Amino acid sequence: MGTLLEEIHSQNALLPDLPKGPLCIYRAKSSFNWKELLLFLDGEDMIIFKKRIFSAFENDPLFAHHPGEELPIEKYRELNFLRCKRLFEYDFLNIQEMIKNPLKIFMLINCLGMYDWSLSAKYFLNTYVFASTIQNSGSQRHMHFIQKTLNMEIFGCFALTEVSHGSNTKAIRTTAQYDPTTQEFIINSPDFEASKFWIGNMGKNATHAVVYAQLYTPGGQCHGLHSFVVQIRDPKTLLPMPGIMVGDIGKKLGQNGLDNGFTMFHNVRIPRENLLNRTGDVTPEGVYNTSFKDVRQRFGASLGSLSTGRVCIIGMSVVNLKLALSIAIRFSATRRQFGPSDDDEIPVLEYQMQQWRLIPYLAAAYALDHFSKTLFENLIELQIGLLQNDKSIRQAELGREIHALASAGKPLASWTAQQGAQECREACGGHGYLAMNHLGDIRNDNDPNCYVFNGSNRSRIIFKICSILIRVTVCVCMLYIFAGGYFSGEQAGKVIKNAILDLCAKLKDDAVALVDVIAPPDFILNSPIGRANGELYKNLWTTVLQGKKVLERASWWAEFSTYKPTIGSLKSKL
Ligand SMILES: Cc1cc2nc3c(=O)[nH]c(=O)nc-3n(C[C@H](O)[C@H](O)[C@H](O)COP(=O)(O)OP(=O)(O)OC[C@H]3O[C@@H](n4cnc5c(N)ncnc54)[C@H](O)[C@@H]3O)c2cc1C
Repeated sequence: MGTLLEEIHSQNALLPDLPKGPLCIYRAKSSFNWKELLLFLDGEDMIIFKKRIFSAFENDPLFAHHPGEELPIEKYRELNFLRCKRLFEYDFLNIQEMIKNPLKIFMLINCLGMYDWSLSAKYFLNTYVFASTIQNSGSQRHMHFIQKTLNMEIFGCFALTEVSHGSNTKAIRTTAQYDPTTQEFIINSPDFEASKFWIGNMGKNATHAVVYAQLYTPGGQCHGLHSFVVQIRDPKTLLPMPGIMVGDIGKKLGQNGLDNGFTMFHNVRIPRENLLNRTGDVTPEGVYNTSFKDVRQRFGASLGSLSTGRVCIIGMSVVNLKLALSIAIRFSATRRQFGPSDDDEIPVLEYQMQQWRLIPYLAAAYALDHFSKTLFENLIELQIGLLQNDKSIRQAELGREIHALASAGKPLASWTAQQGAQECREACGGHGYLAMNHLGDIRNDNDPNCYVFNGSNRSRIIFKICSILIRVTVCVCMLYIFAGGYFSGEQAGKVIKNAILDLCAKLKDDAVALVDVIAPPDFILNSPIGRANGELYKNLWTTVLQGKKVLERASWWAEFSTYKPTIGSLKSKL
């Protein structure tokens, strides 16, 4: 008995009860304990890790939200940089912890993203994408770049895309010509269409870039795409290095804290050693060496880091879906419209249409969440094998499987999140369109995850995910299979529709508890209509009143009150 009490006590310390309020009606109806499911899915260690990050943000004034205020881009980028700098001070995940549980890298990306994807992208493009590309594509001679990145002596970016080519990486036109007389590569952008473009961190901040360019040796022979570390700014002044034209591409539809930039190279000389030489190298005399006999294989290996990007994008999309659903389902459980009588309105979650719109996406969030974590763990296994030079059949099969799963999973997850976020926004009616409720940001920030088409067979994959997930919850899983369109045919249509409606109705009373498992704390979710206390109107009202100058008279009041237009005075000029 004592042990059970102790267990409950420690569970409550780890996961305190959610605040009491209107959502308690649904919480009381739930068929399971949300704390037990969260512990089962994440484990105690991961829950503590997430809490550490979220609490640090909530208690640090640098991370305070500014309700009702749209920061000018320059200010937002500065703030995002300062927050990024603070992450180095927090050092949430040291190397030892990362090695012990690599899934924490994935969790850190996602926790930062739940707060703000601009921050997550800025931090990870530098410490993970830039540094890990050097680690995976370079050799011992490049390790000093990684150390300097981790100390923030330099700041990195990953420069593959050009203005005129993104998906078709083979057509990249930046060149790296080897000059044996000085033992340097000369980097050039043939014209503005070949300028590097869209590169995160490049706009204002990066001092170094991993640049993808076509490698030429003396005699004019091209050896295809290779990556090079190129210094683009002076770390002491942040001014461009000679021969470099670098700038910011401007305002985007989302993630505006991140400085996406462009660069043109004009005869920029870099040391021979800056070639990341895991798949091919050039001798001081200018002879090209590679252990790959097949050019296509070498090309594939040199772009191996793109699989990591795809897997991370699956995780990011799932996070966006979870955030949107947390807001929409809590809103739907507290928003009352119509009912048996005028003074007895019912929550809109009770309507079959609202269940049909939201609950299948909730099932998708659970299924894809499990898929993304498993895939990330497989990816880490693959990378460890690569570092250990594992040439086994299993390693090769793992590589192929991850490539296929990541390529198909990325569009599936990003599109599901895109459609889900839109559905959530609409499901919140007018309040979903109010910026402070956060659904617009979630949708806009998710959009870049949807680019680049890849046409693998997605139903090969979802069955695999679901067979694993079935252990967790049969209803959620079956609903995702039915609603995701993985069965088709005329006779199946009616059965499936009824099955979906039936499963939606079964999950309706569990929906709030299922959201309690996946929702971050209120401070991170940052949506008055999605707060855990369910006090929809109090939360909304308070946030509206916190806005800057909400109750102030308009500065242009006299234009209305004092100066009236002379009606028709401009008509003669038409
Ligand atoms: C927010 C953001 C951050 C980014 N950060 C970076 C970064 O840090 N570093 C970097 O190098 N790049 C970055 N990029 C660039 C990104 O990698 C490219 O935008 C992406 O690869 C798509 O390339 P593209 O824009 O040239 O589109 P395109 O390749 O021109 O594609 C245009 C359209 O054609 C479709 N299409 C293309 N090929 C095919 C095909 N074979 N079959 C069917 N349809 C096809 C695409 O799906 C798309 O709809 C970033 C982009 C964004 C939006």
